[in-house]
Amino acid sequence: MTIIAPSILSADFSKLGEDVLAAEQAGGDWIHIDIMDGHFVPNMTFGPIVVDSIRKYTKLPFDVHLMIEKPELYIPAFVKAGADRITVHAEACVHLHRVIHLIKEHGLPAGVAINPGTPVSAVEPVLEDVDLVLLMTVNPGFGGQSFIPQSAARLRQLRTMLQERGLERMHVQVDGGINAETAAIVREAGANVLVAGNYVYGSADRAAAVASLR
Ligand SMILES: O=C(CO)[C@H](O)[C@H](O)COP(=O)(O)O
Repeated sequence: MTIIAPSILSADFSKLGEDVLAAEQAGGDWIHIDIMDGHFVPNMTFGPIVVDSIRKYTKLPFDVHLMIEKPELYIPAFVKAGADRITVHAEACVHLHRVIHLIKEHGLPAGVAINPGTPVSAVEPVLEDVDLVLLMTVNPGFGGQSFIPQSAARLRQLRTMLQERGLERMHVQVDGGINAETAAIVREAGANVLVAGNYVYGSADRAAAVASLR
């Protein structure tokens, strides 16, 4: 089954709670929350206090994507704020294995993400420790960018790697430039969790947009 995770990066931040609820009402499965620090990525969003304040608007799982340096310093605060799962970037962690286990010690499933310019093999050492691999399909930092076509081959490479290790049940997430057309490409290439910001929030009929991604 394909999981759809609307990304609130494209929501109206002046009514974030309402827009979180709107993602649920449109049929989203997870709420994708991008945390950006202006260092690891060239943009800034919000911190745990905002996550905590929108927690009451939905019971859907909060899928927190940390695009920040030194994520280990902030993981406890995001857990407290209501994260249901946390994904960190391999490129941002000096001690990736340790950071993943810190998430798990807090009782949450952990994910590992990589940017489009990072070899897929970078996730290999931690595959047994995570339940989700996020392949960025744009360079992270901004919504509304175009899907990078080489992502399909990278997804197939990851799927092969997972099959060789008996890890077929791993969530394979994609993020960036996902719309009805690119959703078909990534689903065929092996993704089962699709993050979509602009496509969902920019659509007049958000429920139809979510449905078209499945
Ligand atoms: O991580 C991200 C960008 O760094 C995002 O999740 C972003 O919201 C995806 O947006 P879009 O679907 O509009 O491309």
